[in-house]
Amino acid sequence: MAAQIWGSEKRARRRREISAKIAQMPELHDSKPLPFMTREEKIMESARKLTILTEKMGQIIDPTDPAELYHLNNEVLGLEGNPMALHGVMFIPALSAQASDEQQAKWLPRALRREIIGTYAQTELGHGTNLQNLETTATYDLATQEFVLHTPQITALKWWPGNLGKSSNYAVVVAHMIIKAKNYGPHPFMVQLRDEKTHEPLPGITIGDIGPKMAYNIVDNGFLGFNKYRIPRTNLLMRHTKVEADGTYIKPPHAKINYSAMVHVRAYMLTGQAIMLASALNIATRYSSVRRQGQIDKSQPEVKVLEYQTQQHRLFPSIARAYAFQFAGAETVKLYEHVLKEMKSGNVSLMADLHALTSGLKSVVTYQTGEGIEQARMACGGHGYSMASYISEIYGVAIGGCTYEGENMVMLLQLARYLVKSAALVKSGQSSKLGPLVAYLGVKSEPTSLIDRIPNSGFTEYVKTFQHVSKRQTLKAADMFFGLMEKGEKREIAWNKCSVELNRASRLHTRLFIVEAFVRRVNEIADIRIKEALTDLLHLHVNYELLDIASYALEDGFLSASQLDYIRDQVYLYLGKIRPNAVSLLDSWEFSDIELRSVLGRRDGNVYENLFKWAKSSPLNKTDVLSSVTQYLKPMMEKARL
Ligand SMILES: CCCCC/C=C\C/C=C\C/C=C\C/C=C\C/C=C/C(=O)SCCNC(=O)CCNC(=O)[C@H](O)C(C)(C)COP(=O)(O)OP(=O)(O)OC[C@H]1O[C@@H](n2cnc3c(N)ncnc32)[C@H](O)[C@@H]1OP(=O)(O)O
Ligand SMILES: Cc1cc2nc3c(=O)[nH]c(=O)nc-3n(C[C@H](O)[C@H](O)[C@H](O)COP(=O)(O)OP(=O)(O)OC[C@H]3O[C@@H](n4cnc5c(N)ncnc54)[C@H](O)[C@@H]3O)c2cc1C
Repeated sequence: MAAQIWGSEKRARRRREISAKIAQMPELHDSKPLPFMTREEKIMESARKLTILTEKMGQIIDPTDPAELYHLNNEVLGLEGNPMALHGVMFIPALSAQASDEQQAKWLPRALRREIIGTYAQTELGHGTNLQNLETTATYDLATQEFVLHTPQITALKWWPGNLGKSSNYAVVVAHMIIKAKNYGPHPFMVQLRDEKTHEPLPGITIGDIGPKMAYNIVDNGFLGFNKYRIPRTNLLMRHTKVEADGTYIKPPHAKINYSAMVHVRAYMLTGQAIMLASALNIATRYSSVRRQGQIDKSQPEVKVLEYQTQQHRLFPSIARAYAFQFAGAETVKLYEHVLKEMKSGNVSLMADLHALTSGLKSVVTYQTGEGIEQARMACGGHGYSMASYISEIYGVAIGGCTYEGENMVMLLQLARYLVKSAALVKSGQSSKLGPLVAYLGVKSEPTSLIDRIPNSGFTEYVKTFQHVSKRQTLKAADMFFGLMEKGEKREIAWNKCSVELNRASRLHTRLFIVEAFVRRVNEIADIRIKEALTDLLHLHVNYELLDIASYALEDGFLSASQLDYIRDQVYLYLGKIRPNAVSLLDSWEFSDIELRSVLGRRDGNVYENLFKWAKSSPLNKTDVLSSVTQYLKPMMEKARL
């Protein structure tokens, strides 16, 4: 199963080897539990491990393999981030995709050797989503052949970029490019921020940390201001766009090609989210198979809480989602790598499809991951609320994904643009022009769903039902939009008035893609036992998801009430079938105790001993009487007794 999850036998084996090596290297372990550290201590601890990794990485992993790097990162540095989180996730990808060969030769080897630390500075205090209204300017000075970076007012301060505050000395900065008083829109520039020897900010740069956040606090998200700060013309990233010495602007082959670093993260973060969801579920499911509370049959002893149907219903559909996200994520990364290769050689024809797909997936996956992690936390009762479970930290980090790389509602609306265009093709009889991901919009569906009507139809009738509701909602939302415009409404106003319905269409389309990716994977599996276990999980997935969106299929009578009863019964049937495999389905992800960082979810299952040991090690328990008591509470009580 691990081979299915991680993509191949070899990958699963390598993960085990890497975890085993790390287990033997105490210098790479947390020196004490992270929840007992201050933010400063965590940052220090992370930097300590990071430097050891830079020295020893080659002994543990193949540093050119992103999957091995990611695993090493999760084990050693953990999900709360590290001082170079953005260096690998956005800085290097931005340089790789947007710098010219000559620029890459100058900067990439230095970045890869970690001679310099970089980040991606785009968002500002006043604008994040609306890139067209960013305020930082890069004005070309023809006389010196330099760009002058400037922050005109407080709202133009860069705000949020990870590791910008304290760790990075370089950044890819996005600024509006102005040449001879003409604004060419946001463009990426390579900018040095700090002196390479002293790490002091360079003159003209104001920089710092934005303060503690809901989670992800090892990362020093930062602010940055420029006071007429000059950089050479050749620091504009020039793979696709060029500015010649005389100020001549050569436009890129696609207007949004400079957004590729964002698409990179959107494509890769899906598996990152799946891992966080599976981690939280692993903790909760292990704990639920140890925790005994109450009886189902009063004549019998207390049961493991995992025997309760409500507990299974809380956890198992999310287990199915974690697998589904992992499989959909793997497909998306493949597509991204393909499009990136094409893009580098000038073929931009697939960019729109990739943008639409990743926008939808990013939104649905992060939202459902957040839901699943929070349910996992509540499924642990009181102990879920303790940092000993570590689930609240996992939640805090994962939920950030709903916001970063494009706020979810906004990204769903990006997919909706693509769907509306596709709907227009269908309506004008040009279905043959539809891309493969939306081809179903042009296919006539049966008048009613055939779920429960055709024996041994596998998952086909489920997929058709998802297709039907997604198509119907897309066409309905598009009709509403076109209708408003026909009535004379301005395009943008009409769009806003339909945006809730449009986003519903985007979610349904994305959920269909996730279901199909799961079906495709199960169909490929040769090992009969693995296929059987995943088929059960897929049954739960399709029935649970369909029940969740049933109103869309009921409103036009595509599903009947009796079919809905059948679907509901299937959910209960598969909850029971999955119960014996539940812990194994999560243990198959092979997270080590080091990586999970959860006292509650350790592999040994000694929950109570581990919790008591953990509580005793709390810094508050170093002394029996705290100074808060001697200084305040004791005098208060004494005064009251007088
Ligand atoms: C195994 C290896 C594992 C590796 C691990 C990798 C990742 C790890 C996982 C997790 C990450 C962990 C840590 C990172 C944490 C945080 C990092 C966070 C970073 C950031 O947040 S960076 C800042 C991100 N900011 C945004 O995303 C801003 C969102 N806004 C936008 O993207 C845009 O403003 C907009 C909403 C898309 C609108 O853009 P605009 O220029 O105004 O265009 P429109 O007029 O709306 O549209 C015009 C047209 O263009 C199309 N379009 C837009 N974008 C793209 C694109 N990217 N590609 C192709 N086409 C695009 C759009 O669809 C429109 O097309 P039409 O045909 O409809 O006109
Ligand atoms: C943990 C974390 C890490 C980050 N790292 C980085 C980084 O490394 N580099 C970087 O540059 N940035 C980073 N960011 C910033 C992040 O990319 C932005 O916060 C994000 O893009 C959302 O933009 P915003 O904050 O402007 O939200 P806003 O756009 O102000 O969103 C507020 C509300 O307005 C709604 N809204 C906005 N526009 C529209 C619209 N057109 N239609 C409908 N609704 C709309 C949204 O849906 C939301 O409900 C990070 C953020 C976080 C939380």
